[in-house]
Amino acid sequence: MEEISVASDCGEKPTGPIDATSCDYETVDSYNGQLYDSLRYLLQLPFFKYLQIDLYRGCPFWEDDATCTESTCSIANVDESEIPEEWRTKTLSKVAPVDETYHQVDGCYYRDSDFCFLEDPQLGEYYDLTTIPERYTGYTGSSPHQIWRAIYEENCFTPRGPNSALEQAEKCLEEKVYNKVISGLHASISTHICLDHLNQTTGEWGPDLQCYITRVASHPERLEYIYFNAVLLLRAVSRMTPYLTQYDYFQGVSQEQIGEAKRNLEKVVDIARQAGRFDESRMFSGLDAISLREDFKAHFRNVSRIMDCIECDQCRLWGKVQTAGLATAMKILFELNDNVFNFALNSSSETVVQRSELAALFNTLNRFSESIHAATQFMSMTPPPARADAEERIDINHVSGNLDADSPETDTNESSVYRYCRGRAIECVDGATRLWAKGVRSLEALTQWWSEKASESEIHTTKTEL
Ligand SMILES: Cc1cc2nc3c(=O)[nH]c(=O)nc-3n(C[C@H](O)[C@H](O)[C@H](O)COP(=O)(O)OP(=O)(O)OC[C@H]3O[C@@H](n4cnc5c(N)ncnc54)[C@H](O)[C@@H]3O)c2cc1C
Repeated sequence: MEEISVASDCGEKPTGPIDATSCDYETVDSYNGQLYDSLRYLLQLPFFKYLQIDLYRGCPFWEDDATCTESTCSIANVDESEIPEEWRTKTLSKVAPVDETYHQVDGCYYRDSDFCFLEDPQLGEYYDLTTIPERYTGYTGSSPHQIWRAIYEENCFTPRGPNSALEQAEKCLEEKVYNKVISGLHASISTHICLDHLNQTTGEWGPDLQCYITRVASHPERLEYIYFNAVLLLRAVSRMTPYLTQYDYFQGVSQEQIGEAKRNLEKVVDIARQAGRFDESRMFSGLDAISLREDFKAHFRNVSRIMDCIECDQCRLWGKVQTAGLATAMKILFELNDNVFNFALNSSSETVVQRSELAALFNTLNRFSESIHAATQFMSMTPPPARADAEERIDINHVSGNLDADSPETDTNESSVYRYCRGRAIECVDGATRLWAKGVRSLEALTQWWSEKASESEIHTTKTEL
């Protein structure tokens, strides 16, 4: 097998600011464990786990024969009688306020505010998302490649004249965001495929490190875009926080579970407030803002329609759920103003974001949180360091003792634990990764960095972390 270079093998956890956001990787990492646990709990609730989806709309862009021969591609729906009556939508007018105008393209509907086509409640079946994993299905070859190509081709907005503001800097932000959203979604789907992969030789399911290296880790920006999507989705949750209290999440939930469910919802909201730092006011703020936003919306709507071309039910279901989740986040951030989410000012806001949109948003956030979690898991699967590398280890507590001019003997903490990726420290409890990223690989180097390079704020941060 081809030897892969060290730097791109298992990848390194990104550090520092997340491009186009006001958040950094370390903040997302510090919250992701709790986010992952809380979402896991919440997504078991009927409110979040049941979604109505029409998997059989047909592909409007090219001939498809809907042939995924693998048994792993097919999925089972749930009987409608399992769904609480008030969640069973029978007409489009129950999907949105009646005063909003519906547009129709090829029998599919959307409203002006939508970044995706709506599921037709008369045609869709109900699915229990907890029973349908996103994982390897054997759906490969020209069909998915054609779909990914079509999705990336949507990242080409209407050309403007030479004096157009689109030539200016704001053009870059919208297209950058669009590309990050799509590429991040692709990377997250690939992460799930590699995490729950079928070994064709042994017939066993499990993580496939080589798959992850090839599809994600060897392109560091792909993991970065996964983080970007997580921040974007968290910002959407945070923005609609006042509105979140209006839903009844506890249909079909036992009394004992309600307290726990509330705690987990509060935890997600709290994390969203801390880590969902994306400034949506910077988007669509130039001279061409209105037409650019319409283009952006139309293109993302097309992406949601391209999902109907996926020839694998399981992949199509998760493709649809996640494009709906991202479209909901974009609607919340780019389309609706703050007053909409303020119940005191807007008593009709109960229809602004439907249960199905909220469920899609939370399930999508969960997928990205899982992908960030999986990145850590894959890094820990890398081979143990060569002996020479192992000798390079620094006892960070010893170092911190020196830095603080304390006697190392007074340090009662246990030595920090490093995880290595082929000889390079990729993770360490409390901040050592940052030192390694700065090229600080020995006690001497650290002492030198400390005395020569570190600014007051770096010293403070590092001391706190240590
Ligand atoms: C919406 C959707 C959902 C899917 N869900 C599943 C699923 O649940 N299970 C399953 O087994 N298969 C699924 N597939 C298929 C899967 O995504 C791959 O297409 C398939 O496994 C073939 O992979 P590949 O290695 O040939 O490259 P692909 O993932 O098909 O990528 C095609 C090309 O795109 C480029 N590329 C890859 N990743 C990125 C990225 N993050 N950013 C930018 N460019 C990139 C590369 O040049 C690559 O060669 C899905 C496909 C789609 C379109």
